[in-house]
Amino acid sequence: MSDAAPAPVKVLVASRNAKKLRELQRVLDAAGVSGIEPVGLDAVPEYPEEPETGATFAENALIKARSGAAATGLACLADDSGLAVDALNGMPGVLSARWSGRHGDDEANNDLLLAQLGDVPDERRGAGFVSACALVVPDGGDGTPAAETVTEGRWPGSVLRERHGDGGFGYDPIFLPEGSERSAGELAPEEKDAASHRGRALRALVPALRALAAGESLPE
Ligand SMILES: O=P(O)(O)OP(=O)(O)OP(=O)(O)OC[C@H]1O[C@@H](n2cnc3c(O)ncnc32)[C@H](O)[C@@H]1O
Ligand SMILES: [Mg+2]
Repeated sequence: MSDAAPAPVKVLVASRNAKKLRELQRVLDAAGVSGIEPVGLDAVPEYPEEPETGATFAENALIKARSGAAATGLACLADDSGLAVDALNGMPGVLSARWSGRHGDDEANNDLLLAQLGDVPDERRGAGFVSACALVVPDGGDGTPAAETVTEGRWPGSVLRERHGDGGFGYDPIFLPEGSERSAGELAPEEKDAASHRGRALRALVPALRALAAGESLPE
């Protein structure tokens, strides 16, 4: 018998957005969950990704994590996120990545949102980032998941009138977090992680990740 620690449990972190992926890995590192080895999509054979057709962030996060787990047999973590703007009744919401019509075109998305809010006065520029993080553990049998956990995090604030800073990604340069004098694009990475929707959602998932690493059933 050897006392060597058991091999870490591989967790596929399923995002095609390199900057989001970096944030997810940073928060996981900072949380220091031992016994987990995050792996990226480039470390597994390519699989067809299902379209993100859910009406909510949680549904979309589950779509991504379920397809990653079913295709690879690995536990899979996915984030679905976006900016919900009060004056737009919660949009762009789940359409945030493709608000301008071109998926992942941050510049065009920011331009369009700023133009749409051009006449909206300061007191009605409220908005919040939302992240849903899903962890799906496959059962190794017929492909149906053995366990699923979804957590959500929110980061309240408002939409600025112009870009400030070039850190982060997406709508960060035009988002002013509540209580902050700097835009999300002007925050250091660790400042963003401490406050952000993604940081909050992912930290809420840590008990489930610890349970996975320990071979226990996931908390409800
Ligand atoms: O689905 P994956 O492959 O993870 O990558 P994606 O970029 O398509 O990710 P989403 O479908 O979750 O869409 C999220 C969009 O919401 C915006 N967004 C989410 N989190 C953000 C953040 O922390 N800062 C700025 N914008 C963010 C940004 O426009 C993202 O492209
Ligand atoms: Mg997406």
